[in-house]
Amino acid sequence: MKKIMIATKNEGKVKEFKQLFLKYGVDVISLLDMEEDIPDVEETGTTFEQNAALKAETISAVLNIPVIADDSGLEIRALEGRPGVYSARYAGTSKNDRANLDKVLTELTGVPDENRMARFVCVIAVAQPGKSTFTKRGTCEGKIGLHPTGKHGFGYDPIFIPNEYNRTMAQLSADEKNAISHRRNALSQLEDWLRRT
Ligand SMILES: O=P(O)(O)OP(=O)(O)OP(=O)(O)OC[C@H]1O[C@@H](n2cnc3c(O)ncnc32)[C@H](O)[C@@H]1O
Ligand SMILES: [Mg+2]
Repeated sequence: MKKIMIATKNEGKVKEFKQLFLKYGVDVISLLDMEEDIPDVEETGTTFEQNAALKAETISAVLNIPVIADDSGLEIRALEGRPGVYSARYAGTSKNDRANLDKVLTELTGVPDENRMARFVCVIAVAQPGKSTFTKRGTCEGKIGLHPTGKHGFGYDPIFIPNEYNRTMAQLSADEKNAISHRRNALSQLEDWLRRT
């Protein structure tokens, strides 16, 4: 089976990419499979595109193979787009999913349902030795719930209610999430590239 390296150490992302890539007959490997420790790439960009390209290009240069990276996050309208590119470290440098979503809920205290619109964003960058990097952006629109609910998924899923649903992303099965997610919407734009590689 064809293999693709995803430059991430996020187990939640790896799990989703493994399932999403199955239908393309591609086996996903990640930095979690590497024996030697590859240092974290510093996400110094101010856009998802910049950070995704940084991660993909850095790891592609280290391994000298084509590499995909995902930079993603949650944009909340009432918070002027925050946490956005800072989603992973919103509540501090330790990358704590629960602390991050608690911070969002605190900031939205008293904000009524109709003003809790949000979107998940996923930008996938493809870096290949000797070629220019390109990126694809997928989104998933919804709103922020009042309390964390559900056990599936990862990150902000327990507080994100996708449009047309009355359950949080963490209450959806993996298949249900993968049918509508920002990650899937970004990945489906790679179909042409996947066919050609
Ligand atoms: O950079 P890598 O190593 O890929 O892993 P990361 O966890 O640092 O990933 P990002 O920098 O892209 O930050 C993404 C943030 O957005 C959150 N996030 C991304 N996709 C999500 C999803 O599908 N559901 C819930 N939260 C998500 C995630 O929990 C992080 O807090
Ligand atoms: Mg990161």
